[in-house]
Amino acid sequence: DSVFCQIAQAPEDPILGVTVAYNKDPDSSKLNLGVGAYRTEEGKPLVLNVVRQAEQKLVNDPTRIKEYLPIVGLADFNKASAKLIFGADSPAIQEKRVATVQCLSGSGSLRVGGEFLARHYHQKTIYIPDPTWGNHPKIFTFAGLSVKTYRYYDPSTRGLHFKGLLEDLGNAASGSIVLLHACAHNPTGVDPTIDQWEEIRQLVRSKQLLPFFDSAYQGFASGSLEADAKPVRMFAADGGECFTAQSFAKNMGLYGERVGALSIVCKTSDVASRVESQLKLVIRPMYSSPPLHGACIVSTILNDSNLYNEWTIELKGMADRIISMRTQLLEALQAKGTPGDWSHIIKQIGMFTFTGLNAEQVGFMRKEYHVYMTSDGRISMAGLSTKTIPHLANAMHAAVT
Ligand SMILES: Cc1ncc(COP(=O)(O)O)c(CN[C@](O)(C(=O)O)[C@@H](O)C(=O)O)c1O
Repeated sequence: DSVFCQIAQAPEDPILGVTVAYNKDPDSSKLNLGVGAYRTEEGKPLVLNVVRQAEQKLVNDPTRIKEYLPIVGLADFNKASAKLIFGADSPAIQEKRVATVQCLSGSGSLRVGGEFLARHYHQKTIYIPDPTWGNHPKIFTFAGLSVKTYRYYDPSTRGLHFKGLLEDLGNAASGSIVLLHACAHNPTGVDPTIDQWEEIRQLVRSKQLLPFFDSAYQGFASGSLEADAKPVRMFAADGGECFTAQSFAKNMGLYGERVGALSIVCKTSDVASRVESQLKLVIRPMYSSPPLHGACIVSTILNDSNLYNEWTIELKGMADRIISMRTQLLEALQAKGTPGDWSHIIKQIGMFTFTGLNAEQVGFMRKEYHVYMTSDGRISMAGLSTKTIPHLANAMHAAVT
């Protein structure tokens, strides 16, 4: 008998499992609105032109080697990543108070940050939004932290539960870690306003909470890298300490290259260098050092002004296409007279619309219309195109009437 004959069949991941089911469906009208991966109007994955150009430069460089990266990753990438999120004029960067390590995309950055905190921070509780990305609680639990939630979304308004957020964070034990989505909240698409962010920042600082930003969509929410980084920059510039996990999966279209960075803003440069040394002790026994290729692509683009400018144009193009899908879906539902108020579709931002459809309606749409989305009613707007909007509108109309 196998020593694993008792092992149980694990359930599919709630998000990635949607694509597994979609792939099995033979119906030609099927629509995959599950995983947060950008698709063009033709419904195809997109490799950015600047990524192709950067790869060409790398391939044509005969001096390139395949040596191990250091444990902390590619230095030019780390510097450029920190600059991208904190701003070129960031006081924290100028005073060398930021420890940045290249990690395996956003997930890896969150996990390394969680493991570091479990090992070196006195408070082991992390507050995450309700709802949040399904992988957050698992990442931080396995890292050794205890996970609690703070109210974030108000189903009655389909907007931010700001009062609940302030109350829950106000009641958190001093020093607790607080996970914050930097922009384009997943799954709700609801972000605090800048004024609300300032109130959150004041509360966080007054209670000595430790902010941990998750930035997986910088540039995707508004189309502007600067605007989308504003909340993070408010915290990073106030002299306090904060964690930031960055992913280049979506905004550079580098999903499978697993490119990300964890940056820890510290009070002094001496602390930052000691923090970096301890981060190496977390990373070395986990995966030893990060992958070379994706970091070289990002570093090439961020460190070349022409490629950088072209990237900002392509990024805005993706964000604009998603926004046009929002407008078209709302118009299609209004044209059909679909019961309910669907204005949240254009109020929410980023890759996802939190429709408000329940699990039963989601199941109905999958069964009857071959529309695939997560059971919490989230749809990835990037999975839509002008020609598939009518099919989704028909499915939603049928699901609610
Ligand atoms: C808020 C948030 N943080 C981190 C990540 C991790 O991303 P990566 O490790 O690839 O850099 C995602 C991706 N979440 C998804 O877009 C999604 O929610 O569909 C999808 O990629 C996923 O893995 O679930 C995310 O939505």
